[in-house]
Amino acid sequence: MRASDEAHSAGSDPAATPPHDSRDVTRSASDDARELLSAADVGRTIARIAHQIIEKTALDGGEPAHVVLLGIPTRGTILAQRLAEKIQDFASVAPPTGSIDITLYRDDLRIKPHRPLERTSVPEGGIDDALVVLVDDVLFSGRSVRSALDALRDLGRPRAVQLAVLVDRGHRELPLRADYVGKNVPTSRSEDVSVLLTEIDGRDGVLISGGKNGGGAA
Ligand SMILES: O=P(O)(O)OC[C@H]1O[C@H](OP(=O)(O)OP(=O)(O)O)[C@H](O)[C@@H]1O
Ligand SMILES: O=c1cc[nH]c(=O)[nH]1
Repeated sequence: MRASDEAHSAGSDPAATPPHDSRDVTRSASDDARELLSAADVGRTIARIAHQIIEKTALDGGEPAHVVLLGIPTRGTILAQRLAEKIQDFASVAPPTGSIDITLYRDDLRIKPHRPLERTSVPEGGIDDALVVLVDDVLFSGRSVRSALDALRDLGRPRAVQLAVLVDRGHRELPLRADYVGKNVPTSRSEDVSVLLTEIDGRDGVLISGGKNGGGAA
């Protein structure tokens, strides 16, 4: 199957694709990993971002706001669903959620060509004139978010786009910032931040590993 055919089928028939991608993407802690956020911290952080989204988008206001949460696979998709559940709990409105595959929009395809396509699913009402909140687990260079913004152009024309991330670890290579940040973590470039989510990894948490001194943040 050509990449473009695969992309089409992945995006057009949600029933034909698993809820999350079929790669073995499960993460486990490396030997030098340190915990940045516990499972309880992750829960509290998601709840806080949900409150901030409600406030900033006036989701609990009189007028029904057209807010759509779109996750960037892999873990951004799960986080978007979790945020929607929290928003439902707190504001009694459930923003529609979806997932946006950025694979073919990446600018490093020539350097790292082997990236499996993932699922794109847009809620029934589409994203035209909606306030789209892109959701991802980690914000680093900003290139994934840039790819997501390009991918959005093929899905519709939102009224505005915001960005929610669980962890901002710095080292931006593009002029981007998040509207909602769970935790700002100063890191060195050689470190790696891993978000673990129960749905994929069997537990919630955020770990940091690597770096010259075995994982210390800069
Ligand atoms: O700001 P950036 O430099 O683009 O880095 C952040 C991205 O890196 C990770 O995705 P990854 O490509 O590792 O895929 P995954 O979500 O499937 O783990 C993470 O989930 C973000 O999407
Ligand atoms: O440390 C990093 C960098 C990019 N993406 C991640 O998930 N972690």
